[in-house]
Amino acid sequence: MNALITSEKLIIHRPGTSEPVLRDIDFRISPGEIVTVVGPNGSGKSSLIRALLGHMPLVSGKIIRRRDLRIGYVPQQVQLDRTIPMTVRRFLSLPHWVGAEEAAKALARTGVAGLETRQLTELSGGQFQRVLLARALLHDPHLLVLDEPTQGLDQPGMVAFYRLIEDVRHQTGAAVLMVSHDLLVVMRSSDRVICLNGHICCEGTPQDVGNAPEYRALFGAEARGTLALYRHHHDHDHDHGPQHDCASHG
Ligand SMILES: Nc1ncnc2c1ncn2[C@@H]1O[C@H](COP(=O)(O)OP(=O)(O)OP(=O)(O)O)[C@@H](O)[C@H]1O
Repeated sequence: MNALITSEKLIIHRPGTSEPVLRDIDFRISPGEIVTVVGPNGSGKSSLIRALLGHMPLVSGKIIRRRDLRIGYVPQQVQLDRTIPMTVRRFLSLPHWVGAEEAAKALARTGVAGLETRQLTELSGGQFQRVLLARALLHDPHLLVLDEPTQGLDQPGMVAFYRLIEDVRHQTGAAVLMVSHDLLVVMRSSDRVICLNGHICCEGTPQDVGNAPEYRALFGAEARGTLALYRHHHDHDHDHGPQHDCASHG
């Protein structure tokens, strides 16, 4: 199947310097896939996302985006002036106006139906994340890109949000590329995990990555917890062999 985005041998530097942020990134996401990028702070996760979206200059390498690819993007931080009153309905219509029916449909799809007239400042963290997701779903994207979408949510909120992402993928067929620090939860929701630390340390199914020494070296005790949890939830129905080598790229 045609990939939505591929990259080959990407090299990215810290803006305005010759200091490498990412090197040798070969990436691919296919229709309907849920791919999660994990890695320590400063490992280049957001830079990779921004580069794939065309928001960051490449030092070398290339990125190919499928022609007519529609992307719904939720950036890591959404700057809102909390002093300016704005309803959910108005927010959904920025920067492009959307009709009432379309807005209602998007809100219903993300589990926050009927919030149109509420002020953004009145929303809980979880409701706001769902409104952001609803906004990203307008215009029927082929690919949803979510940079740390569960920041500020508690554990049940996080679990509910990732479940919602899986439902959305199921209903719309959209692929999902997300960055996350929520190792314990996100690994279970992903088809493929990419572990990043300036380069791709390892990549594969959640189980492959959970087993990879590179991943364990980066995340230590938390990594062991991830795998235990993953096994607990999946040993009943998973019998896939490894699909990727978890060899270090250097
Ligand atoms: N606009 C910028 N100007 C200067 N340096 C930047 C800029 N954006 C990112 N960097 C640097 O690039 C490196 C990678 O940053 P990036 O935000 O991609 O990491 P990250 O893995 O997403 O981190 P976090 O988990 O903390 O969000 C960091 O060293 C960061 O300081």
